[in-house]
Amino acid sequence: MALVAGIDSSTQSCKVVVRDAATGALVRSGRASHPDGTEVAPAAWWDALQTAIADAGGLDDVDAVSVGGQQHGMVTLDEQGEVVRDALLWNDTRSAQAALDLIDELGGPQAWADATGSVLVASLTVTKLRWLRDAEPENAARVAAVALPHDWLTWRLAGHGPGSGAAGLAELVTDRSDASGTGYWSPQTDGYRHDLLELGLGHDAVLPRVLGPREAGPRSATGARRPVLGPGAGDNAAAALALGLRPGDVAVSIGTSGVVSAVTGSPTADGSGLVTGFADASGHYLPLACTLNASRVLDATARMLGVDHAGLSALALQAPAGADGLVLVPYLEGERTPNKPDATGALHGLRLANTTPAHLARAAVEGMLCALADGIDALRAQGVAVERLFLIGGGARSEAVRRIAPSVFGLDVVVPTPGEYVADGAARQAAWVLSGDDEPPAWSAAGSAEVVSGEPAPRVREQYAAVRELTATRPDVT
Ligand SMILES: Nc1ncnc2c1ncn2[C@@H]1O[C@H](COP(=O)(O)OP(=O)(O)O)[C@@H](O)[C@H]1O
Ligand SMILES: O=C(CO)[C@@H](O)[C@H](O)COP(=O)(O)O
Repeated sequence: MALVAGIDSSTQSCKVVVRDAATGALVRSGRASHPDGTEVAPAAWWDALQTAIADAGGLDDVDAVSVGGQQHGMVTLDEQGEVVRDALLWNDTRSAQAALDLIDELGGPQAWADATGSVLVASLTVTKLRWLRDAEPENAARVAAVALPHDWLTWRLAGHGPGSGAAGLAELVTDRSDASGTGYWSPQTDGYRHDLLELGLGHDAVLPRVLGPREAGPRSATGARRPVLGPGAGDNAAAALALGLRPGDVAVSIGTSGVVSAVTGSPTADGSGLVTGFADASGHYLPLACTLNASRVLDATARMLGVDHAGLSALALQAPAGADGLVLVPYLEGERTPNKPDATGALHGLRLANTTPAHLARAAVEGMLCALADGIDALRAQGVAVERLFLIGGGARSEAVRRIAPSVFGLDVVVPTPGEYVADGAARQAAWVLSGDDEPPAWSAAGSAEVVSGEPAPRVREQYAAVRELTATRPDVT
């Protein structure tokens, strides 16, 4: 029995699954936490990966490994292969002004959408490089190569790291899905735009070679059999591969980020910026709308109410749909879709009748889901068919989320058995690399799924839409 491993190095943690390459059966798994914050030393991801691999029983009997991970994070390497500074993550908004500057310099939002599939927001890597050029010019000048979290971990697994030098930097590899979230990769030409990298960073740099969807990378230095490393993927593309999304299917992921995404046959170029036109992990495209505020809205509300996740869910289900007019606009971390990096969250419609823990819990779940429902509408506006919704990510473990989502989205929701779909997609890719077949292995990781229906509640979205613009700016922003 050949075994493959899939890794998800996500915002909050690292997960490893080991699966049977032929059947997809789960053999074992492991995990470890990541540090908090939007600026993280990449070494912390490497340490967490070692812990998660050990927790999963090691890789000694594994023949292929792929790494999926949080997208966009800026990992800068100097000529020796040393990390120049801590990585800025996808949810770090300090490069919001850099995004505006770059948009202006290229000729406006549509120019970026046409060039890269996406209008720049602070999440995209090129804006972080421009911030580095402006705020830390000495660090920018030292940058010899730029990688993403999954690229860097693949490189470390291959035995490279500090001291690898120019020869080592030349061994960096990535895949289309993660390259497409940088702001210097073109879906039209299927290649890098080094001119846009230079526009951001101020000079050219080595970029990871983009492997095809089932192309073998280097061999791993970790694991007795020196497993082959796959190209890896951005987390959302890996999840799409795990679910085996077909036309009409839309994945709704509730992790640190809230993401709606779909696999399409042609790229999108949404000049409004609501939908980013990324690539997927199978050779196609992955238009996607991403919010900065999803599972942590639930975490924060549970904390405010002094309950755990189960308690929050129970409370939310006690209140009526619409929470008697109480609306939570969930911009706790600023927001990316819509682009409001300096916004704060807000609670509207407070009355004596709705100031109860149950109403607040309900408003938190509904507000977070309404932001995702706006993302589903934005996908539709790009011509993406929306027929089946798949609900995944840590937030999908909440019963309230599962039961309220169909009413807010106005569609049934398919909830696959809770699992690690990003790591599973990476494992499926690893099995594909191992087989060398034209198509990925027939198995998908989705297992059994529950279909949840609900009475459509358009009033919930109407009352959200009426107040979502009414938010204050962060006090530390002038
Ligand atoms: N039962 C639950 N109800 C609501 N949220 C949950 C539940 N279980 C986990 N979470 C939340 O899900 C998040 C982790 O999900 P995950 O998809 O792994 O995130 P990420 O990929 O961003 O690291 C955490 O914020 C966690 O508190
Ligand atoms: O920025 C995006 C997608 O564009 C996020 O989806 C990140 O990729 C982080 O994902 P999670 O760790 O929250 O799952």
